[in-house]
Amino acid sequence: MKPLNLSPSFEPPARRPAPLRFYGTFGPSCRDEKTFCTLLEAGMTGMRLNLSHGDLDRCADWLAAFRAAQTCCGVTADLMIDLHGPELRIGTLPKPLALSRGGRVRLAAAPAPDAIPVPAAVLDALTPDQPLLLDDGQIELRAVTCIADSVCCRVIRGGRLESRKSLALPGISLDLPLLTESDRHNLTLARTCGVTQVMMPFVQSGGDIRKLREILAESRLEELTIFAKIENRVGLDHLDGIIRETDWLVIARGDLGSALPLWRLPAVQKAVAARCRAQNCPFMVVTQMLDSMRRHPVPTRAEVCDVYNAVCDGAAALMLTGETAAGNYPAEAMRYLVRTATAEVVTL
Ligand SMILES: Nc1ncnc2c1ncn2[C@@H]1O[C@H](COP(=O)(O)OP(=O)(O)OP(=O)(O)O)[C@@H](O)[C@H]1O
Ligand SMILES: CC(=O)C(=O)O
Repeated sequence: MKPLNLSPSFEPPARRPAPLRFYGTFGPSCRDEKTFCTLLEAGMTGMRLNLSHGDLDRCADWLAAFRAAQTCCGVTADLMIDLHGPELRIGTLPKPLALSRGGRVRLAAAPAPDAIPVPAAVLDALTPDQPLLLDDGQIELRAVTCIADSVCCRVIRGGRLESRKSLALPGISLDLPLLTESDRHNLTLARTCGVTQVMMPFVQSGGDIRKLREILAESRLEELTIFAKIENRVGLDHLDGIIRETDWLVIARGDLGSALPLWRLPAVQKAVAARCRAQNCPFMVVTQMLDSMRRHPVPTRAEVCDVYNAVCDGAAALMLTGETAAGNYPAEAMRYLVRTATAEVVTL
C-alpha cells in the first residue's frame, strides 16, 4: 500500500475554537418537536439531514418540527444538508437481507429478487477477487464471477443488510459526477427550507469545492457554509488543497474507515487534525462517537474518551449520526456528547 502523505503531529492544539458545535442527524428516532427540544436543551447547535435517505421535500414535517422546537426553546440552530454526491450506496431492498459467511449473493443494476441493487458503474468496475465493503465495512463480499449485468459474490463477513447502506470498493476510484440530479433538486429547495450549511461527501480536491461554490452561487446560495468530508485516499492525498478552499473540514470516519485498514484510522484522524490546526481550518469529527448508545443509555468508557480526545485534538464540532437518527436514546446520547466534550480539564 502506498504510504499516506501525512505526517502525524501530536502537538497540542494552538487554540480551542469556542464555542464548540454539536450536531444530531434526522431519522426515524429523531423527527418530532419533543425530541428536538430535548436535544437543543442538551446543547445541540444544529441538525444534519442525510439526503441519501430522502429529499428535502419529503422531510417537510421533520423540518417544521425542528423549527417549532427552536421557537419553543428560544434558540436558533443550524440546518445542514448532507448531499449524496459521488458516494456509492446500494439501492432499496424489498426487505433486509440476511447474509451468512461463505454464502453467495448476486449484485444487479436492476431490482431483482434476492439480488443487491448497486449502481451500474459498480458492476462495470468489478473484477473477480475484488472486495466490497457494505454498511461501513460491517459486511464484506468478494466478487467471484462478473458478467455484464450481474456479479456473483461470496460473503466473507456476513450480517443483516438494510436498504441504502454504504458501499466501498477498496482500491477502485470511480469517476462519478460531483452532484446527482436529486442533489440539484434539493439545492433548489434549500433556501425555502431554511438550510444554513451544506456537507459535501467524498471531496477529492480543492477543485471540487470551487465547483460546489459556483453551483451554490448560481442557485443564489453563496451564504451556505461548506463542510468538506474527507472519506477516502484521494481526499487525503489532496488535503491541503481542500483545506484551502473549504469553510470546514469533516473527518468522516465511517467511509474513511472503509478506505483504509481500520487500525490506521486513529493515526490518520490525528494527522488530518494536525493539518487543519496548522492551517487554521475548523474541523468536525463524526461517526460512531457514541455508537453503543444506539442500544444502551450509557456510553462505553472508550467512547467518552474518543469524544474528549477529538476535542483535545482541536475539533470545533462533533456530530452524532445513527445514535440520534436510528437509536433508542437520542437525547441521552446528545447529553453525553456535550457534557463529555465540554468537561473541564483536570489538573492532578
Ligand atoms: N432521512 C432519513 N430517512 C429515513 N431514515 C434515515 C434518514 N436519515 C437517516 N436514516 C436512518 O438512520 C441511519 C443512520 O443515519 P446516517 O445518516 O448515519 O446514515 P448512513 O446510512 O450510516 O450514512 P452515512 O455514512 O452518510 O452516515 C441510516 O442508515 C437510516 O437507516
Ligand atoms: C458521516 C459519514 O458520511 C461518514 O462518516 O462516512
